[in-house]
Amino acid sequence: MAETLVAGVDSSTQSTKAVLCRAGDGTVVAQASAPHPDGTECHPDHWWSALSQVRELLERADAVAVGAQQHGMVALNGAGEVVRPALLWNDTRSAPQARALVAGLGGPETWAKRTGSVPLASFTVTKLRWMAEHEPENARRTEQVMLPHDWLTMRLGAAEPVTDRGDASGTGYWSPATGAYLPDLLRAALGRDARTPRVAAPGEAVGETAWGAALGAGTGDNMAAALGLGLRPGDVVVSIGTSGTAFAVADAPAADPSGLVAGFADATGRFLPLVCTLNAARILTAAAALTGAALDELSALALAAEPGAGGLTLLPYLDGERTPDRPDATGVLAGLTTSNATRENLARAAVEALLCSLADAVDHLAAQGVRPRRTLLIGGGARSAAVRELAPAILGTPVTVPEPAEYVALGAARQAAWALAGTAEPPDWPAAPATEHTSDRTEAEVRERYAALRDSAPEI
Ligand SMILES: Nc1ncnc2c1ncn2[C@@H]1O[C@H](COP(=O)(O)OP(=O)(O)OP(=O)(O)O)[C@@H](O)[C@H]1O
Ligand SMILES: O=C(CO)[C@@H](O)[C@H](O)CO
Repeated sequence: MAETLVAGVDSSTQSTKAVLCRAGDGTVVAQASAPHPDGTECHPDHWWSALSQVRELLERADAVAVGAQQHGMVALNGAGEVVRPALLWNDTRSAPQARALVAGLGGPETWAKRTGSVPLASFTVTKLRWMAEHEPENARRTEQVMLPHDWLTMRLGAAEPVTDRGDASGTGYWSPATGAYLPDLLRAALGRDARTPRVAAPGEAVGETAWGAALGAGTGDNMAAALGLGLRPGDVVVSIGTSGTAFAVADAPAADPSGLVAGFADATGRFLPLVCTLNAARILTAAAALTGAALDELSALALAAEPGAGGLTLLPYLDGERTPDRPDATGVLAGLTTSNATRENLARAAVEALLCSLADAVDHLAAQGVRPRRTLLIGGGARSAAVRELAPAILGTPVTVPEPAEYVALGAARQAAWALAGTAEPPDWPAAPATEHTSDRTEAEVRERYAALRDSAPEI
């Protein structure tokens, strides 16, 4: 009898990645990827065409599930057609609408209590409000709103429009605490009612693909990564992708009125308090472009410099920033002199800045009661040797680096295996091999200098 195989998709910001795994233990037997266009808005057809490029792999699977970038606004008309390109999580144009929605509908405490989060420009609800104000004709034509993974799951063959708790928790019009939509918030944003996908139960099978595979419900990429890593309470994940995220699983919902921690749900019936930065792996890409180095060379340059980068400090808010909430910010390089102006110091300052911004994120989680017993480092940026080596000293904890893998796609594959098994809990897949990184020093001075620059440049 042929072995049972399951596939998981990560439709992320920069590309679609797919893995094909053995259903029994998650061993990866094949993987594929296809790029997405750059930008902060994207027509969903591009995601479908990237997914079609990995379809051969998917068609070998007995079950499939899709993890995807959170928050993207997919607006559909009455005929189910896309009304305009999706506004993505990293599009900051709706920052004024976020402020207006929070102020106009009860303030941060009320939003945190009702939705688990205080919405910033990333959240779907603020994008609906932007469309209502700037493109009233598109808002008028919108009859249904969904998220990237919902749309792809529907196109793959879901029996009806469906989402899951994890992704629903990033909309700003769903309550992780009660599990119910908040249609008054959607209406206040869009200016009219619109249909939303049914929220599937964790592990539910929601339909069948054209080739007869079972479809899992899918989820947001961070929730999928948590499932792919088999996160336990006490684990804090720091993910360095296009976004930087720090998150942990929790048994109770979070509601942080400061807005720094988003009180998301996870894909298993629990919760996923999360801090997200807009700038992460691309800080390194930008530094690589500035120094004329390839990414591996950038890492070597950074490791060749002294800690503290000779006094150079980078505030890495290159594309605006979400945590802290500075949508119009740009990057700042401080402390430059003729004697420290070297490629090595610039590379080091970039790696230190990336890690300082993520150390801030972990501190925000801790302020909400998340006590890390260990820190797991994943995402494309964790492939940098300099990041892995400097992380323990700047994060101030030992760091576990699971072997490089597509953990979002793996989590989606595990969700597919769960839907196929029909069990109460996801199948047990062994944890990935990992390396442990420690440091005998902490970079308190680097963090202090970074914090001083961060706090002295609030408007830049
Ligand atoms: N060796 C490396 N050193 C530094 N950065 C790297 C390396 N390899 C890949 N990256 C970076 O990792 C990023 C992609 O990471 P990843 O696949 O985790 O992101 P993503 O899934 O697109 O983002 P997100 O999950 O935030 O949507 C790219 O910006 C890429 O430049
Ligand atoms: O906006 C967030 C989390 O709130 C990003 O991590 C996206 O999911 C893109 O990966």
